[in-house]
This record gives sequence, C-alpha cells and structure tokens, in this order.
Amino acid sequence: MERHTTLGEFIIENQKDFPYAKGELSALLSSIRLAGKVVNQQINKAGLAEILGKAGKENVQGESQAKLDVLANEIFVSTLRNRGEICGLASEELEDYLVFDEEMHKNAEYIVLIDPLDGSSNIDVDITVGTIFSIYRRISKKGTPATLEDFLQPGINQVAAGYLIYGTSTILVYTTGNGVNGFTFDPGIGSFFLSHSDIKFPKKGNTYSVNEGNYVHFPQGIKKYIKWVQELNEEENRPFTSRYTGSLVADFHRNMLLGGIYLYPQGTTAPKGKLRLLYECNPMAFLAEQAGGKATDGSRRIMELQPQELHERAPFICGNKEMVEKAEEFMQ
Ligand SMILES: O=P(O)(O)OC[C@H]1O[C@](O)(COP(=O)(O)O)[C@@H](O)[C@@H]1O
Ligand SMILES: [Mg+2]
Ligand SMILES: [Mg+2]
Repeated sequence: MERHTTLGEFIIENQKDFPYAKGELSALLSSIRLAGKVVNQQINKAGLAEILGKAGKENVQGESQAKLDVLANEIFVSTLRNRGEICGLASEELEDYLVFDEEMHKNAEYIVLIDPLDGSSNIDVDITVGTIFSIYRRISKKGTPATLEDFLQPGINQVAAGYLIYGTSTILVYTTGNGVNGFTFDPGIGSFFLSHSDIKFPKKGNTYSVNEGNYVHFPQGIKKYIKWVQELNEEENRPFTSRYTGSLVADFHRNMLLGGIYLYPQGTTAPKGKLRLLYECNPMAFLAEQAGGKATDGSRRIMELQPQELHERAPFICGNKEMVEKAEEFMQ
C-alpha cells in the first residue's frame, strides 16, 4: 500500500526552500497544525459539548461572537503563546494585536494573523467551516515588542498562508510561495497526510459564489457580471452554476479544485465589502495566485493593497484568472 507523506515530513523536506530558515517557520506550521487538530476535535462534538450558539458578546466589528469563534481563538492563542515561534498575533476575534514579550518570544522572527473560525453563521447548522492563517516576518527589531507596523504589511510580504477546512474531512491547505498543497487529517492515526499536491485551478471554471441576496446593493459592474453569467451561451458554458455556502473557506476550496469565482463586492450597505483584508483576503489571495488564479478588489491586486487598519475590509473577487478578469472588465 502506498505510504502517504505526513505534513510533518513535508514541512521538513521543504525547509530547504528557505535557505535563511532555522526551522522557526517549520515549527510555526507545526503549531498551527496542532491548534487545528484541537479545534477540529471540538467542532466534531460541538453539539454535545455545549459549544454551539452565541457567546453573548460582540467582536470589534460589532458581530455577535459564536461560542466556537471564542473557543477557536483561545485554542490558537494559547497554542502559539506556549511555543516560541512568534512575537505577536492578531485575530478577527481580538480588538488589538497581542504582543508576546515573554523571554522565549522576544527574538521570534514571525507574526501571525488568524480568522480562527470562518463561516461562523454555519456552525450551529453543521455546514463546513474553517480557520484561515497568514504569516509574516516581523519588521520591528528582534528583542523589541512587536508593533502595529509588523501587522500592517501588504499581502506580497506573506511568507506563508493557508486554511483548515472542517468539512466532510478535515484538510489543511497551505503555501510558502512554492505552490499549494493539501493534507487530509486521518482521525484514526491522528496525523495529516499529503492528499492534494501542487493544487492548480483548472483551466476553466463555471461556478460562481456570491450572496445574491445582496444584489440590490451591488455596484453596476457586478450586477452586469451576474446577469452575464446567467445568460444562455452554450459555447461559453453559460449560464454558470451558483454555489454559495456562507463559508469563504468552503467556497474557495471548491472553486480552487473544480474551477470558479467567489465575489464579496462592496455595496450600499458595506462600502468596502465584508471580508477582512489582513486575515481573510490576503491569505486567500496568496493561495489563489500560487494555484494559478487571481484575487482583486475589482481593479487592484489584493496583495498590493497597503493596509491602514487591523480589521479593515476590502471588496474581494477571487478565483480562476480568466473569470476574475471578466468580472474586472464589467467593473471597469
Ligand atoms: O452571510 P454573508 O453576508 O453572505 O457572508 C458570508 C461570508 O462571511 C464570512 O462568514 C465571514 O467570515 P467569518 O465567519 O469569519 O466572520 C465568510 O466566511 C462568508 O463567505
Ligand atoms: Mg471569516
Ligand atoms: Mg471568523
């Protein structure tokens, strides 16, 4: 029987891609793997462990937090705080970034941004959710506390990014700038194994993912693009199929494997869209580009946007290159 490579082996094997690396990034990816396992275990038994429902408080964006948003955040923060690979962390569920200034963190090279639980509206109804992470090398001097500047870096500075998808199976997908690979969790063994190597968007896609309930609020260009995808044109395989789960990770994963486009545009009610640039758009954009796809805000490359605030939002269009460029044409 063919033996699959474990995530741990793959991380070590690929450490050579980073001639300057001293193993910190590998150790950090392993910490994220560990936290992911713990969150996965909690999600699998959520209905029994009284961790469904609301936490009774709001995050900095005024969204009412789900108990699992809070728990997943605590698991990632405590796992990464207990291991010395990062000097700071920012999260969707925390108003401000955390500075890890204990001795073992002071000289750490990296910072992490996370969306601990993506697709929160789906938790209580057992639909696929995820965790998204983005890793940067610090800008501030080693030995000093992490600064806001360390977090407000453009997406092109990411050294690694990825997500965990908690679906029919649990898969960890990530890139370090050398392609995108996916590892499926085998609960029987308790390890992640390489199951999707060097993932690339298929040449063509015919699935579009957008919350059409917001159609009336969309800019004209997006309205026209949606009309275009729904028109009959057998040659161009239109109308496209509509698939929207309410979880960015799930829609992105499907579109990357089968071809498609995800759109969360700006609108009258959300002038800058809904998704957060630093821990949703940038990591997915890095993965998309590494898989041969594209990610824009309708006209500009997401990864070239200069962030101004920790929780700022950005219009997000991401998927097959050709499909994103068509949407951009309509936006022009
Ligand atoms: O319900 P809406 O407005 O369509 O938004 C759904 C989108 O918002 C998100 O749930 C935002 O992420 P969080 O759940 O992490 O807040 C995305 O996963 C999803 O694609
Ligand atoms: Mg999210
Ligand atoms: Mg979230």
